[in-house]
Amino acid sequence: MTENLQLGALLAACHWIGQKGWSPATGGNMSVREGEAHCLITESGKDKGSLTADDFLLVELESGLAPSGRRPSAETGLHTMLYSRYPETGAVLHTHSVNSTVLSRVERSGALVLEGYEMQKSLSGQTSHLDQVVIPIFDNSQDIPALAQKIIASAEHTPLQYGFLLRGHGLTCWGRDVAEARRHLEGLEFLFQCELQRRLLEAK
Ligand SMILES: CSC[C@@H](O)[C@@H](O)C(=O)COP(=O)(O)O
Ligand SMILES: [Zn+2]
Repeated sequence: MTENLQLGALLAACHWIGQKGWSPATGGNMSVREGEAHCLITESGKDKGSLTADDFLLVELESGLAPSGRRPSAETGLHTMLYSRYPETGAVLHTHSVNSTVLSRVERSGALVLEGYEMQKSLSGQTSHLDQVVIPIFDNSQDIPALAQKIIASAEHTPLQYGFLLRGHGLTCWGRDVAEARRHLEGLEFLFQCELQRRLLEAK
């Protein structure tokens, strides 16, 4: 296998995520596409803020298994679903920030609607604060294949863009490459913090 040129950028992103406090304990998982049929994903149970290249496992998109026999992330099925269904997806970042964990519980509906923020333009294709950015929220589940099916079904009527939230759990976001996924993560986290603070201040 030739070296994946995105792996260095992904490692740097993981260290940055760790410093931000968005993957406490062993929370979070990160991956990068490896051709049409594979991805490189974090091994389960690692501290994502101090990973090395050896902590990434090659996984088949179809089976979700690592030929090495090592155990990939418990949430591998969500990453493989995104790579398989959306060929333009090049990198996926899943984090457990306090803001994404809390906001996904405070918002009881099936989606967080962001509008009125200039920083919406940090998300590819967004050109105005007047537009709405819809981030779907799914109830958390330990049954990852069932959760992946629910997300696929929901995407039929609400197209997936940038990311989705798992209630009380965290954010999964992506991009065409690591740089774009990282920008989406930083932009969404900023917007989540604004939205949480706005709701707190405006609560009667
Ligand atoms: C701190 S445990 C959290 C896990 O259950 C899971 O949600 C997670 O993000 C990390 O799991 P992992 O198997 O290391 O990828
Ligand atoms: Zn998680």
